[in-house]
Amino acid sequence: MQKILITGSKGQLGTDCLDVFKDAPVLLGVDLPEVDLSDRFPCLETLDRLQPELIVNCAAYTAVDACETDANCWKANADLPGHLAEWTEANNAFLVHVSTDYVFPGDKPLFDGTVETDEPNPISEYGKSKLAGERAIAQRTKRFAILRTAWLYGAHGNNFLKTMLRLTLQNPGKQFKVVADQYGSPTWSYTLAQQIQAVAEKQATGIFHASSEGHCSWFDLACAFLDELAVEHNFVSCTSDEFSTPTKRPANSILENAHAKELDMNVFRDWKDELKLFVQQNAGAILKEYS
Ligand SMILES: NC(=O)C1=CN([C@@H]2O[C@H](COP(=O)(O)OP(=O)(O)OC[C@H]3O[C@@H](n4cnc5c(N)ncnc54)[C@H](OP(=O)(O)O)[C@@H]3O)[C@@H](O)[C@H]2O)C=CC1
Ligand SMILES: Cc1cn([C@H]2C[C@H](O)[C@@H](COP(=O)(O)OP(=O)(O)O[C@H]3O[C@@H](C)C(=O)[C@@H](O)[C@H]3O)O2)c(=O)[nH]c1=O
Repeated sequence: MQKILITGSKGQLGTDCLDVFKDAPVLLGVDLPEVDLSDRFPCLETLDRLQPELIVNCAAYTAVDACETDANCWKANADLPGHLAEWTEANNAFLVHVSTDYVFPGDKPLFDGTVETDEPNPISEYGKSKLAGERAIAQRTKRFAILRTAWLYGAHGNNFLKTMLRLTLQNPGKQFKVVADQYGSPTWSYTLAQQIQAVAEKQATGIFHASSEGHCSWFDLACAFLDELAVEHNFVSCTSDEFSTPTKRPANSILENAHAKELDMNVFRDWKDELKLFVQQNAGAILKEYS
């Protein structure tokens, strides 16, 4: 692939994709506010101008609770991927799109993993809009791979880990409740970018689950991260009912990377090893953000 376009290039995953694809002959990135891809005509016009052979779509509306009341999430999560797919089909390009564990209801027995052939049935507006994006792609082209990931964290931008670190550092000794009855597979955005690269190089098509091996609860994850950073914390486990949010979240959100394993392409390690590596490489920069 000579010419690669990363959309959402200033976001958490987009930034890591720019890094992982840095040796591409031509590497382009677009993001808000300079380029808005959610309306069809400006989106197709941008792609006509840039002529990418590979599009990696990291652009999305990711504020899960805000999605419940802001219909704009449908433009970014459902319409935008459809425009990219339309252009991909007309121009013989290849589209790698990123989706989410939240397309599933999370009602499988603990601790069964959800595989690509399981039926999606989202319980949040965010999940519904992301599923509509997947379907918009599949209706327009066969030249696509969709990677469903989960509980993403990385060095750039905001995520659950950084939130829990910030709350702790800004309120020394204070107790924070963290839900312990939602389970998932926390995933480092840098490793996901490597999985995207592996899929794109082979132009492997279809849906791929793409998350770390193993699983934990949000409470386990918050504790593991601050322990790894050697930052004292005072987290106390609670139920979803005890930590009320506008959005219902899946209880069992564990993904199994069955398709990538079938093709011998799975790059993910156990979530604890991934987290350790992430902290080794980024602790200094992350702690500096909140000092
Ligand atoms: N974060 C997570 O925990 C998870 C994320 N995912 C998926 O992974 C992908 C990457 O997520 P992540 O990197 O965390 O998300 P971010 O929110 O960090 O990045 C998304 C980027 O897309 C940009 N964007 C939004 N709308 C448009 C638009 N209309 N045109 C162009 N750019 C736009 C955003 O700009 P701005 O910030 O200005 O809005 C932002 O820079 C997304 O598809 C997400 O749904 C899946 C599972 C978990
Ligand atoms: C801040 C905080 C959150 N929580 C809970 C709320 C929620 O159940 C869980 C995670 O909260 P967050 O709002 O950070 O995460 P959330 O926005 O739900 O994360 C999701 O983002 C989207 C984009 C995805 O695609 C998903 O895979 C997933 O990563 O932790 C606590 O229990 N205590 C706290 O202090």
